[in-house]
Amino acid sequence: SKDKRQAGKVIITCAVTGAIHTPSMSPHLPVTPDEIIADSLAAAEAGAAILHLHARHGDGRPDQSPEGFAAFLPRIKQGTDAVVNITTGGSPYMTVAERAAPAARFQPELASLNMGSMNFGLYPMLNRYRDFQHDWEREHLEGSRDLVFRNSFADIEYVLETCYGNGTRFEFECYDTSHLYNLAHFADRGLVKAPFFVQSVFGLLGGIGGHHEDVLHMKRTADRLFGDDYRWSVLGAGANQFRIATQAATLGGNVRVGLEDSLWAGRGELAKSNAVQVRKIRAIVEGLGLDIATPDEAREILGLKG
Ligand SMILES: C[C@H](N)CC(=O)CC(=O)O
Ligand SMILES: [Zn+2]
Repeated sequence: SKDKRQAGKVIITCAVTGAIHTPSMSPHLPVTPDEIIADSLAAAEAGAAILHLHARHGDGRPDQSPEGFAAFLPRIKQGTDAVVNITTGGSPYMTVAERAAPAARFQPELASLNMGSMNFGLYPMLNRYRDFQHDWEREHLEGSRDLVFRNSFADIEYVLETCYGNGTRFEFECYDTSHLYNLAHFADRGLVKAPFFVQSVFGLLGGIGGHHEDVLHMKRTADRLFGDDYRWSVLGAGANQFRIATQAATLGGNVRVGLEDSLWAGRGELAKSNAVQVRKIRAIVEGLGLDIATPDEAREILGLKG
């Protein structure tokens, strides 16, 4: 249908810093409010219609306090009309009440919502990174061996109840097909309204892999469950990022990049900024003869409150 993808418009989301990577992994990972603001505005300038935001403490530890977000949100909103998307995933080590607080406070157009519980395997990164500036970084990775990213049906309901009344819509993070079925369950109960912005996550240990058959499997399942009622987007973790984004763009999908999901600009080359990744995926998308969506076109496509 026409608004399903306005004339081939591709929505680029940029996930600026996240809560997975740590400062010792890349000097380019934004940590301070000024760094998060500068990288967000440059990413928007480069073509990102949506900015997916997390906050961090000075030493890089994930910070899910509303104050942590208040330190950069106003200046980002002053500097760009890009859609602000506030995480309710926070860090997998946090409670759902902690995780939902910033979105409840700032009532953004968009907030992430993780659609199922899962193992969240970060510890294999210990094979690559040995020296850390801060002790919490090693604990953050090692602790993931016994970490369950909890998103029970009650947790999901809690975030829905906390945010829906504010006109906030969701980036439904689906790390596996079961998460698509969980979303269908909430749709059947009328607790979520179409169009559903489905952000399918590939290549994160504990979720579905990053093989091109996995991408097709998630798309086929979403097509069957939601038909025209969803807007598909993908993110590939780490080295999968650009290959999976390119595959999805050829299949009519939208794309997410950013240092939250991958620190790389290419094989063995650290991305010097989020804008580097936005420019790279934009060139690929436009190279495919597709246009990127402006923030207002993204609002239209996703049915956001604006
Ligand atoms: C794999 C990504 N870290 C998924 C994510 O962005 C979760 C969230 O913030 O709610
Ligand atoms: Zn996130």
